[in-house]
Amino acid sequence: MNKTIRFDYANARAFVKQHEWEQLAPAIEIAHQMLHSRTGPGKDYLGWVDWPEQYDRDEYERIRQASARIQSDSDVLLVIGIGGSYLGAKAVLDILGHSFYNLLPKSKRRFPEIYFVGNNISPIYISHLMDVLEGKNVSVNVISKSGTTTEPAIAFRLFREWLEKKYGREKAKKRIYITTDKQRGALKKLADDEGYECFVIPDDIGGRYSVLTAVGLLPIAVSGANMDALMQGARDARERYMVMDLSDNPCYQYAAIRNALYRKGKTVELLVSYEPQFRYFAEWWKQLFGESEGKDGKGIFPASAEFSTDLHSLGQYIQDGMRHLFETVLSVRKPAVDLTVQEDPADVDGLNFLTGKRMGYVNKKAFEGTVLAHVDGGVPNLLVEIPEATAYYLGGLIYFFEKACGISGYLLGVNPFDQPGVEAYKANMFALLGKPGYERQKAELEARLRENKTYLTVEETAAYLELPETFIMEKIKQGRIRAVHDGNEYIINKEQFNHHLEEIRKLREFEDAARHEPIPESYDVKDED
Ligand SMILES: O=P(O)(O)OC[C@H]1O[C@](O)(CO)[C@@H](O)[C@@H]1O
Repeated sequence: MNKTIRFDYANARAFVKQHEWEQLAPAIEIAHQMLHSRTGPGKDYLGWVDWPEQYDRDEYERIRQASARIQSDSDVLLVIGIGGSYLGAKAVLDILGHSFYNLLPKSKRRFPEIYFVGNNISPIYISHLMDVLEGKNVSVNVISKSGTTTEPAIAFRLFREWLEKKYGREKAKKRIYITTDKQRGALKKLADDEGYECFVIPDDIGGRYSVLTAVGLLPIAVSGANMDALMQGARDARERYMVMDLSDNPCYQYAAIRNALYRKGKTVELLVSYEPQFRYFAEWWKQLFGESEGKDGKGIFPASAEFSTDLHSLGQYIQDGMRHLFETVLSVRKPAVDLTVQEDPADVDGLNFLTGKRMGYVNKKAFEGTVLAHVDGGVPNLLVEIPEATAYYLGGLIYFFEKACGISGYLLGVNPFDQPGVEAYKANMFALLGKPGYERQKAELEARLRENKTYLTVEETAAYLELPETFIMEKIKQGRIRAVHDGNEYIINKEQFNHHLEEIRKLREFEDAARHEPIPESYDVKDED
């Protein structure tokens, strides 16, 4: 019989009165009904609820086969995706794998190195990754539900070209695996045209809820992790967290207590772990809760910390700073490996009292001491504990947080399954990049950018004043505009310059009228440095 995931909120109860807790029970029941009868906001994105039972067995087999192929013909798998299209897989790989897997000597590695890319717009990251790939056989898994997300799309262009150069177009096709929408989108069309093997992100499962679909499963299978156990853990968790009764459902208790704390001004939740291997689990969790709850002017801000590391940086704030925090500690009862503290005859650090103690024990005492200190400092503490860091418990943990998040969103009164807010930056970025159709926004945004700057280059000043660059250069040379050299160009302090603005414009009008001749195209500027 498998042990269970434990949720303990004893260290938060002092912050919530009994009646506040009891009053949440009916709200939990309503949220449960909304989720299970699929009547709440975002009801078309609830495919994850029964997914651990109802996933497509044929596709699952294809994932297994593709992973075996990648394991046999590749030294490296590149996983191209952003947000929900990579964080879950990265989280699982980090927890179940070796902390330095990609660096292990080949004799100690049975499966390909795995790198995640397309999750930023950094040319440095991509070119450095290309250096790592030299002389290696590479396969690529491109994951994007929409198929048009900028970051993965740019990375895919680059690595597709890289693969085609190395293997030729036909052979490269056998090394490209696409995970995307079943029938729509640019990536699906490209995959069909080129004959790439395709896996599906179901219509009714949003990116942040997709780790147990092909999105997470293909990279997880390539890493050699036990995906059967992962799915079994999620399946058992689905069963376990189906109970509507708050007093008997730890998943709902987590949703309820965080909501109660939020109502009392605890607006930041820190997901804390004492194992660096959980770093990306926290990143996955942050997207899950951040995109689900942060809307309509509401929501707990999901943040994370790694202890004891961050106790030496954030520790001061957590203990003593603004009291808007609560912590959820993710703990593993039994560490996978342990080491013993050695005796030092000189005892220079005074730590000989630890001689013979296991490091896991020391870590546990650090954890226990920290919880007490933080609770004393006014930071409520929640605990989510798994018996061991295995695929089975990880599957359960993923489901625990997914369901708690859905319920939590309904308690908060938001649609937990949309993410309208992420479009704003995208629209601005497209406009500034000159995407067709965004011309009007481009001019407006550029004007705002100039307005918001303290320093302008000559080019920016000219655009700001709607005057030719040559005119600005001339005025700099004449000393009428104060400018300083910055490398090879002049920069102008706009704040200082603003009160000359009208004067400069008038000057220009006056000169135009007097000369009745066009402004010269260029001026010969000597560097005065
Ligand atoms: O899988 P896609 O469509 O490339 O999207 C990646 C991520 O971007 C978002 O849509 C936000 O822009 C997330 O919700 C999603 O996980």
